Amino acid sequence: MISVENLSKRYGRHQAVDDVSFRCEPGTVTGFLGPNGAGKSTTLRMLCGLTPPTAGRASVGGRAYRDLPNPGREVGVLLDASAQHAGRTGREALAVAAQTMGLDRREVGAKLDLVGLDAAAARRRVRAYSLGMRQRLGLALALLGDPRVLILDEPANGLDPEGIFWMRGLLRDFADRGGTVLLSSHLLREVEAVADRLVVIGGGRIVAQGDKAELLAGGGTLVRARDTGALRRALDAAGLGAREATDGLVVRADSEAVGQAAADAGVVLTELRPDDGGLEQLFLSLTAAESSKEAGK
Ligand SMILES: Nc1ncnc2c1ncn2[C@@H]1O[C@H](COP(=O)(O)OP(=O)(O)OP(=O)(O)O)[C@@H](O)[C@H]1O
Repeated sequence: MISVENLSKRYGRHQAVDDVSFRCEPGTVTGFLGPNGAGKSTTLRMLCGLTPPTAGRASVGGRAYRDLPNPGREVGVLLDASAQHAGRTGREALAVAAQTMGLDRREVGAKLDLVGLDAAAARRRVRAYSLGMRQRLGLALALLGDPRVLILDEPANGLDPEGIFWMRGLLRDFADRGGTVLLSSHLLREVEAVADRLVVIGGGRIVAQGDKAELLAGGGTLVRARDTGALRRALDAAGLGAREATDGLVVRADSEAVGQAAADAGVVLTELRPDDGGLEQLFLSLTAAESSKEAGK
């Protein structure tokens, strides 16, 4: 289990992370989502004891990362796939890590197979690896000690669509076997496909967190009709407020209540579904805010 409590990080006058708290439970994948510069990497680095927090604390399985006697056996970490020793071959990188962790060398071959690095790739020096291959090697390093927890910063970067699909399967399987996964991304769609829970960060602060389905549903319903005016009147008559969206009306009520209101008024609907615009809109506005800040620098 991962626990982050009131973590903050200040660099000079800049508040990179501001009072961030969340938990990740065994058997779940948590997507840590935010635009570039939102504070994801800083939070993950504090969680892994690489950056000292200005305030707050974080623990994995009840202990601070730095207090874990053999961290690689408990937490698999992939923060920067490019940070690997460029002069070593993939197999050597894993062999050195296996030795440090006191593991059987056979784990090296097993993990190379697991991440899809074949014998030829394993013999090449890391400097000749593509970013996707580095991500796979980084994942093999993270998985090497068969930890129960994985912490991964933007693991899909550099992977091709087939690689992203493969990685999602691997993470899902890891969580389904009782593991805890925390992975960051700046792309909503990327984590949406694999996460059970989402923690959304913007400008260093948590702006939303919870069950993915609930967050994406946004608590509303998107509805469209041939006659939008008649639909509006039907919703008004049923006491349901609606706001205009690009592709219809969004109503703060469930689909059944909206469908009933339309049926009562004899309005023909052309679409009725949970509104997934809530999180998408929130995320877009965060990204836009970040871009305009960048432009103003
Ligand atoms: N060592 C540092 N010194 C000063 N400022 C820093 C340092 N590390 C990060 N920051 C700043 O803290 C903020 C958060 O950065 P962070 O890397 O955590 O964001 P991120 O969400 O991981 O984004 P990205 O995906 O771009 O890395 C940014 O404004 C960044 O410039």
